[in-house]
Amino acid sequence: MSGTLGIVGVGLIGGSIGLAARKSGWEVVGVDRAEVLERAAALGAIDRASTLKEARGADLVILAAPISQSTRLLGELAPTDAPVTDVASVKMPLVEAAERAGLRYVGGHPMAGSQLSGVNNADADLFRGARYFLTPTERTDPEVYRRVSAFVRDTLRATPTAVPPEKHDLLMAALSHLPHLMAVALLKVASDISPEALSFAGPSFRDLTRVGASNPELWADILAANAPALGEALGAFAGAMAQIGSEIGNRGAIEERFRRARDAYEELGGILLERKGKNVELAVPLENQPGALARVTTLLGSRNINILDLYMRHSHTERAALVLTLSSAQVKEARAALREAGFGAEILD
Ligand SMILES: NC(=O)c1ccc[n+]([C@@H]2O[C@H](COP(=O)([O-])OP(=O)(O)OC[C@H]3O[C@@H](n4cnc5c(N)ncnc54)[C@H](O)[C@@H]3O)[C@@H](O)[C@H]2O)c1
Ligand SMILES: O=C(O)C(=O)C[C@]1(C(=O)O)C=C[C@@H](O)C=C1
Repeated sequence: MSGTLGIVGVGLIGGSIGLAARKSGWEVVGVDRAEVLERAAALGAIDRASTLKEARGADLVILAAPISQSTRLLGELAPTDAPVTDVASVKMPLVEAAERAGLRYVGGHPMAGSQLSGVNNADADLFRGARYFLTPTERTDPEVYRRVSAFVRDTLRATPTAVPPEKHDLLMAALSHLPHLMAVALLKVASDISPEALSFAGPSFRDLTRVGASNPELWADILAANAPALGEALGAFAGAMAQIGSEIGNRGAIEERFRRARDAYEELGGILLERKGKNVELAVPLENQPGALARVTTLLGSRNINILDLYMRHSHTERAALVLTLSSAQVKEARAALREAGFGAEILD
């Protein structure tokens, strides 16, 4: 798959997408400030500068500006028939804006990045091996999902993972947004002790605070967009800290806390996902009606089953089949979950 790719916002993430896409044969046009585009062209992240209006004619459009900008730009991009996606760290505001604008859209979010920003820090391999969330809803066109997921897998070399947008935002509150705020708070507590305290910090403090050096405007934007879910995560964290704090004198209780934490940490595994074994295609017969796709992707997402690819196999009767590509390690669990929910699920040769 290749063609013309429009990237709106050619910074760390947009620039990294551009570098990877150009390497695999896409023509990349960029929309950003003139000086950013000049630098992006010099670094090989875009072929040429473009405009939002011209990007409407691309084969795929990716919005990679800060969240509040991307939300607004979705409205300005319409009308277009081009498949559209974005990379924003919070999904609900983007999904709502794209659906309001009537775009052929699916939300996206790479679980890769850094505390650095701007196209100067872009890297063609940034997404290689990483998880990449896609957030289809009942209004998502399966063909758009298929194209974006193929781009993520074949061009960015990441692993597409379908999850409903609301669930994505709840997960990110705990897995990304809370840790960023914790880094900010830790840095404040240590700096408040004495002016030289930070110069004495060792590896544990550095591990826990790296993302405190992230771009302030970008993170103010991300946290504001996910305020309700983040409020819940902060409440749970404050409760856990208070509880653990009350147990400090109780060695048995603290040992048990660390045992549980070590087990949980081991569950994390590596950051990069590896494809183990062969992938398998599973055909799921569906009534050909709106909402059917979302029911299947939501079900599998809720069981943490990665959909590596999907397409609709239409028939001349009213029933069509949704063909899913899954890792062979997850097929058994997927078939059981689908059958339990009343769907058929046949493995294709
Ligand atoms: N940084 C990360 O680790 C990370 C990871 C995953 C997703 N994201 C998401 O990616 C998006 C971009 O983040 P980034 O880290 O690449 O930021 P960045 O600051 O490096 O890049 C953002 C780019 O958008 C441009 N821009 C701003 N307003 C614009 C507009 N109206 N039109 C066109 N371009 C505009 C800026 O000039 C800049 O070049 C954000 O939505 C963020 O939530 C970031
Ligand atoms: O590696 C980092 O610096 C990151 O913060 C990356 C990270 C995260 O893991 O929280 C940050 C924001 C994104 O939305 C996705 C990934």
